[in-house]
Order: sequence, then structure tokens, then C-alpha cells
Amino acid sequence: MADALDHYITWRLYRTELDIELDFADAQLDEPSLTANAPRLEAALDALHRIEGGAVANVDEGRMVGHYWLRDPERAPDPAITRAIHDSWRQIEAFAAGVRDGQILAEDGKPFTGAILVGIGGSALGPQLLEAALTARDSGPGFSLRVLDNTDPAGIADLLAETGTLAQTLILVVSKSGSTVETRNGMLELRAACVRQALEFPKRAIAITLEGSALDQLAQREGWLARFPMWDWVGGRTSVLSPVGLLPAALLGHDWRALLRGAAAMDQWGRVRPARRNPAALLAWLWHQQGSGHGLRDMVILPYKDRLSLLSRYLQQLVMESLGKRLDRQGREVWQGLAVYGNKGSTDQHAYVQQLRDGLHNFFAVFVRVLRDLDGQVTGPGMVEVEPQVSSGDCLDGFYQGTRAALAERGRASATIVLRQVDAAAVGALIALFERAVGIYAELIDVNAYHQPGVEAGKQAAKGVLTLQAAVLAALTAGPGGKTARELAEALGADPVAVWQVLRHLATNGRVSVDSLVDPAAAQFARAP
Ligand SMILES: O=P(O)(O)OC[C@H]1O[C@](O)(CO)[C@@H](O)[C@@H]1O
Repeated sequence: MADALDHYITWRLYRTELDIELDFADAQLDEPSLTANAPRLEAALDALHRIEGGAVANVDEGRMVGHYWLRDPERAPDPAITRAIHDSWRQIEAFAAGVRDGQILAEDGKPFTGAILVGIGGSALGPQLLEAALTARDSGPGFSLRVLDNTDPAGIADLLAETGTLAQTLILVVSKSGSTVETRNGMLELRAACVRQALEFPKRAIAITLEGSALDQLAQREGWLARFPMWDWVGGRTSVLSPVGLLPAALLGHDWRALLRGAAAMDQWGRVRPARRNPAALLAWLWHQQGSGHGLRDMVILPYKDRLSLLSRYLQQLVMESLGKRLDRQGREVWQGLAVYGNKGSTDQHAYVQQLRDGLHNFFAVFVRVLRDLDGQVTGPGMVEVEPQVSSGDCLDGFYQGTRAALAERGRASATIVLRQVDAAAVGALIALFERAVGIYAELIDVNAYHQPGVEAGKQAAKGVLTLQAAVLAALTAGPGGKTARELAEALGADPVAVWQVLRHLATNGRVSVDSLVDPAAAQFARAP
């Protein structure tokens, strides 16, 4: 009779060189359906193999999908790509060493002590994840990273207030396309702050972008301190192991080569056949089985480690921008996706775990368990006993095991990724694991995981709002009296609600005059005096 230990061993995948385990014992996977679906899974792995070999997987944009080469450049199908990756590593190493050793100095002759990274989406989330996961661990004192990832004036003001003088601050402007509005705005706001502080923006500015992009051209024209490459075969949401994530990591003093090694080792494991022994394939199959191939259940990411609390935000973009697609690759409407949320355990125990156990059954959980309580050290001697013979770490691990068991008891599925500690190699491996699972799952459901047509609609509509705003401002007359939103909309042939929405924002910020904003039909707007 197989007991619980046999069951656990049957559903456990372990890789010695990574010291990482994937524990599917509570995942409700079953051998018959895995066997029946083995050909599909093997075909998905074949497809990933072709992608790694340079297939144009992003058909709509005519692009190869090469994030796997970032940690194993020799796999790239073109020697020029291999060289470009190695060159970027050399450039990162030299630049970060120059900054950290004080050879690259600010204009006042003093060292740079921190950086602000301006970017959004994949151009910010990866660096943020790395900073949160690794900074306390391997960076020496003296270098900080702040991130400006929005066009919110209050957020920008807060960041500038926190930073104070920018004299010792590098400004990393990160945008694959080089034309993202939020990033442009962040750059312009920081440039203005430099002018206010009588500092030269180009002397601290660094661009990470596609060669020839608008940002790249600007950086060249103005002679920015440095330019680092992005490539069209790397998607924003898989760019963390390109200069996008590696340069900030290197500046922070992280062991960025270990990140790459961890990812490369996970890639090796992720190439294992048959699929039943392959961690990424089983993870993708879990998503498929739980969501019936249509994302009907959400994935709750629960790392029991504060340093991994940004993992769910990072995975939200990786998974949802990749898989959330209206059309499949045959052009059929499929409305696919897989919702991701989570924060960290045991904190979330006191938030939504109530619903997970007792409420709507529309999710499965992926736990991340970290065996070592304090990275790099054994805490036994001298530990604080919060109860006799019990440490804080024992409680944390107990909460993980308890929550997992409590969910299983109610028939809720989960998988657990077990790490020894949160170090650069483990973080690299985690990133690679999910990247591969996304690639495999996309094959299973037949969607293009590498484009994001859906984000364009909102961007275009926002442009329309600004065009309307310009028209409204031009149509306003100087005071007394003024015009209502309806009158202005009629004069412009525009939607009166849209005109009202623009006007109330302008009026609240003192850019137009208004008698009162209480009644949308009666409010009288005029040009600000
Ligand atoms: O790096 P970029 O080109 O500024 O894009 C930022 C983000 O915007 C998106 O294109 C979505 O709008 C993401 O895919 C990307 O990570």
C-alpha cells in the first residue's frame, strides 16, 4: 500500500544542482490524464525547443523569442546575437565596477550612491523583483535603487522628496520601445528636477533601449553617460535577464552571473523528457488542469518569505500579458487568460486566505517555501525562542504547512516550490521556471504568448482624451460666465461626459475656472485668469 510518503515522492521533482524541489503532492494531478495528454505536452516541449533554436514564434510581429539565450548565449541561432549578449555582459561588468569602485564619478567628483530607474511594465518589474529579493543579501552598503514606474505627479514628488539632491544619483531610463509615455514623462520630470538643482541630466543619464529607438537617438544626441542594448527578440516581460535587470543588479552589487547560472540550470531541467519529469511542463499542466484549459481558476502565488513579496506582481505581467488573449493562433475567439495574484505568507493568512479555504473555489495556490530562515546562515544557536524551542522561522514554516494542509482538506489544489534560500541563483531559476511554464501553456492553448495587442486600445483612447483636452482648452473663453460641459461638447461635436471628465480634472488642478463642480450639467467653466 502506498503511503503519504510514497505519494509525495511520486509527485516530487528535485534537481540536485539547484537544490530546488517542485512538490505536486497536493496538486491533484493524476497519472491517467497525464498519460493521455503526454503527446500534447511533448509537442509543447518540441515547440519550445524550436523557439530556443530561433523559430519566429512571435508571428504577428515577425520576431524570434530569445529570452532563453540571455542565460546561454551559445544557444542563439546567430553568432551576432551570441556576441551581442557577451558584449552586454562585459559592458555591464565594466560600468558597474566603474561606478562601485569610484572610477565613474558624478560631475562634482564624488561617487554615485544610488540610481533612479524610470520604466514601466517589464522595464521595471524585473529590476524591482531583483532589488527586493536580493538587496539585503549581497549588496554592500552605499548604493540604493528607486523606481519611477508611473506618470503620477504625487508619486514623482514623493520619490524626489525621498531622494533629495540628485547630485549622486544615476538615472536609468529603461524602455525597450523607447517611446512609452509614462517613461518619457518620468524622464522629463527628472530632467526638470536636475535643472532645478543646477545638475546636468546627461551626465547621470543611462538609456537601456532598442538600438535606434527614439530614446536611443536622444541619448546619443545629448551624449548620455551610457547606453545599453535591448533586442527585438526579447519581450519586455521576459527582459529581466537582459541589461534591463542585470545592470541595476550589478550596480546594487548582486551576483548577477549567479542569476544567469540559476536560470540556465533551470532551463536545462526544463528540457528534460518525458514531460512527466519536467518541472515547467508539470506546472503548465497544473494550470491547464485546474482551469480546464480556459483559465477558470486563478493562480494565487504565496511565497513564505518577505523578500519574494513582489513575485506575484512580477508574475502577473509575465503570465497575464502573455496568456490573456482574445484570439488563438488560428484567429478564433478564445478569450484566454490566467489571473494571478498574491503577496506573501503568512501575511495573507490574515487577509484573503479565509475565502480561499471557505469561500469561492476559483483558484489554486502555488506556494514558495524557503527552508533556510535567514539566508546564508544557520540560525539555531542564539535564536530567539518565541515559545519554548520555537523560533519565528518555525512559526512561518508551520503557517506554510498549515495553510497548505487546510486548503487540501477543502479540496483546494496547490503546488509548492521549495528553495533552500533566496539567493541570486534561486531567483534566476524561479524566473526561468515560470517563463518556461508560460511558453508551454501557451502551446497547450494555442495562443501567441509573445505579443500584447490588447494594451493598445487603452493607449490610443488616452491619446484621444489629450486631443479632446486640447480642443476644450482652446474653446474656453475667459471669464465671467463661462460655458457648461454640454455647451462646449456641442460646439466641439464631442461626447458631453468626456468633456465634463476632462474639465473637472483641469478645474480641480486650477487649470480652468469653475463656479462649482457639484452639478455636471450646471457647472460653468472659463479659461483660468
Ligand atoms: O519597455 P517599454 O517599451 O517601455 O514597454 C513597457 C511595457 O509596456 C508594454 O508594452 C505594455 O504596454 C509591456 O509589454 C512592456 O513591458
